[in-house]
Amino acid sequence: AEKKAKDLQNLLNQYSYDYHVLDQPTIPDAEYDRLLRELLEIEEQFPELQTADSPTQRVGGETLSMFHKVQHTIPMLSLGNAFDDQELRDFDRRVRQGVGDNVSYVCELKIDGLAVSLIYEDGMFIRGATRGDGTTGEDITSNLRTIRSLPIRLKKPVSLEVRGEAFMPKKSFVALNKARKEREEEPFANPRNAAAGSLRQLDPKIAASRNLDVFLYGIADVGDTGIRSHSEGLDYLEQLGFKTNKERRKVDSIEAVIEYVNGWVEKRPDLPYDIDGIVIKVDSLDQQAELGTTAKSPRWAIAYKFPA
Ligand SMILES: COc1nc2nc(N)nc(N)c2nc1C
Repeated sequence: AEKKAKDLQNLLNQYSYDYHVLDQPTIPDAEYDRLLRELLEIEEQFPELQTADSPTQRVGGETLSMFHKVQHTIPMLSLGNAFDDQELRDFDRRVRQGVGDNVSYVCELKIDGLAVSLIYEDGMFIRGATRGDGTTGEDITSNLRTIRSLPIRLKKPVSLEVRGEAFMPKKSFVALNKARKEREEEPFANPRNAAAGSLRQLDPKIAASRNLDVFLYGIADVGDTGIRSHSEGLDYLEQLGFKTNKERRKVDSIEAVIEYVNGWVEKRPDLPYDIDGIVIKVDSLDQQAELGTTAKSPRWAIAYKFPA
């Protein structure tokens, strides 16, 4: 039974990764559900087989009484904003004044959700928290565990902290508000509020029912990984099994940034999730360190905000 359980856990985790992280389902849902039921039965008979990374353990047990406060050892900063092309050029000028003309940028979609920090030890997810005020957040581990695209066990047994954006896809948002209307409950104003409200639920079963998702966009401290650029960092996150946003693009000029940004102004409605802007980051980690941060935000990144 132990080998059977282990094989089923690995198989189901792989199928879940294909479906939720790669968006490439490899078996029909009914087949996945059948295998999951088979695993549940074995784990019911042999509770010691209910390991933390078993797909049956996604939805935690008890309802919490409150969320505990947690300290971010590395502060979660906010981003400075740019509202037009000229302000992007100003940002580029400041960057070049700081590090010279040999600069590459990474452009990323700014998902309209809420920032989260995930801590892994020896490859296992051990803590997830909200940004809070940047230094003190709330421990919402049990709710974040219910996000199917969030890996419980990484593909390598590494210890690191990653940051990203938890969000509610538009499809989930429409379905949720339809169900709330039928129950004569107040609908959520937008997917961001719905995601925030879902992650603030004390009962993880409610969070699990909200079909949330998450994109990771950064490593808190690359430590001795030898990673030299932000884009390498994102590739590393993908190798570990994290979901990153594939629309990112590395460019070598602010004109190319402006072209990318303007391209997304029109394409925005076609996305399956809300975005409220584009984040532009200096790619080289050495140049990021040279530019440093203010008390609030990095000097090496900026958020181009779309008109609301
Ligand atoms: C480096 O700091 C950041 N990077 C980010 N990247 C993306 N894609 N989206 C964000 N919301 C974001 N926010 C912050 C503070």
